[in-house]
Amino acid sequence: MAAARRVADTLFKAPKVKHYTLAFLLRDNNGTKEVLLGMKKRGFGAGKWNGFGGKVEPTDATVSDAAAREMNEEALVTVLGSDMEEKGTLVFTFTGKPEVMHVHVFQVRSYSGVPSESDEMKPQWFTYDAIPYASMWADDKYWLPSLLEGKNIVGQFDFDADETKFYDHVLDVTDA
Ligand SMILES: COc1nc(N)nc2c1ncn2[C@H]1C[C@H](O)[C@@H](COP(=O)(O)OP(=O)(O)OP(=O)(O)O)O1
Repeated sequence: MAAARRVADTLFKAPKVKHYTLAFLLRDNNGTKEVLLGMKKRGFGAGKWNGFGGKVEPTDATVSDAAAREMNEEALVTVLGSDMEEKGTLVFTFTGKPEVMHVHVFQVRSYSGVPSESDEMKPQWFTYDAIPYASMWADDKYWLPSLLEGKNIVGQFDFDADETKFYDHVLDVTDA
């Protein structure tokens, strides 16, 4: 549980913490497990594949509702906050930035509609053996495989100012 302690200390000491969601839509496609990723078209992380998510807004009733709202806005599907399954926490720091990102990670299997391109994300289904880690955030290959195995995660990744690589990290993976 080293990561959980480190994450708690980081959040306690940070001058500013901003809450984000990050959700992964999962499906069984005729016996093949697939995850929906989106190519981020603008803003933070543009040009990378990622799950769907964003800032938790004061108007969101719960963090799960925020995760569902972001999924609905970015992939144009309908997901209920109550169908969001919380899978853990990731904390990201960036050298020279006082603000710490507290990312609430979810998975979801229940949705309606067909994932479609929005102004922020271009969605695509990937089989678990074809996830484009080379075009994702540097941290993803450390924890996403565990998430896709159904595990819970708590981690912290401390990135350089240029946001391309991290110089330190801790990660706890536990059975769900
Ligand atoms: C640093 O490593 C990261 N890895 C991964 N996998 N995901 C990350 C990382 N840092 C941030 N994220 C996620 C967290 C959020 O889901 C998004 C960022 O949210 P964004 O800035 O796009 O928030 P919005 O509210 O959608 O932004 P707009 O104001 O542009 O609508 O990336």
